[in-house]
Amino acid sequence: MTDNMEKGHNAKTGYVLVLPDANAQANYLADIILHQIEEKKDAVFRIALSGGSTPKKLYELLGGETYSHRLPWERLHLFFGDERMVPYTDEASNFRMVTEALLNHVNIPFRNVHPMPILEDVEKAARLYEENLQHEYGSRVLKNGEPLFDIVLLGLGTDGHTASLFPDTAVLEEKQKWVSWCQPKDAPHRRMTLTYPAIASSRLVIFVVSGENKVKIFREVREENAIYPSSKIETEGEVHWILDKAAGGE
Ligand SMILES: O=C1O[C@H](COP(=O)(O)O)[C@@H](O)[C@H](O)[C@H]1O
Repeated sequence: MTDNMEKGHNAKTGYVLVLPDANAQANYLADIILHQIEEKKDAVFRIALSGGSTPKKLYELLGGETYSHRLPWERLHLFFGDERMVPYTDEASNFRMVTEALLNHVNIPFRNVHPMPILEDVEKAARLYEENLQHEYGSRVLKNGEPLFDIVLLGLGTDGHTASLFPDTAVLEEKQKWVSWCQPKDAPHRRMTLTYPAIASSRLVIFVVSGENKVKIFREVREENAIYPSSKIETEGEVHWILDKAAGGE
């Protein structure tokens, strides 16, 4: 056990809540996000958004009537946890999904949205994103007690990946950089991703998992000896798992 293995600070010991279905899950998440933002009074609030299909319902809810008018968009900054190296117009783009589900429907200032840059030179793109994060954070060094992110949303792949931290990729060993990239085996696109150290600098990490194809991996990821990329997520804040019943099982 490391110091950070206390209850709640990592993926294996994080709190788990199973909700009846994906709608209840999205509503609960929207409420938590709103609550966290309100708690922070007038301060800037930084969220790293997850990609994939699962969070779409949540983003649509945040962009809809109930929440969009209650959220202080002026002080919200939206970052991305990962991205496929494809044009923003591509079906596979996380930025496209977030734009269609959320950004097109709210009055968020342009300067508050931080998509991952898409360049042929992915190394350079990752460096530029790291510089963007450092600029917004106000330091090139992560400080304990001053989290980079207020909330990091994460998904869970059936292979145990999260963000674009994929099994058997060198990015899993990254200890310094905040942003890096990988070419997952058998996947069509290179991916940019936040690294473990960047994710660890957060007040709250929320894994959002739904669907029965995630039941098995959810259990395995939290086993004591598990070595999946998701199993190794840690934070100076708390880790919460918010699942629908299909993913949480009994
Ligand atoms: O590839 C990705 O997948 C995971 C999980 O995606 P989902 O479609 O099963 O919800 C996601 O966390 C990640 O951001 C995304 O790029």
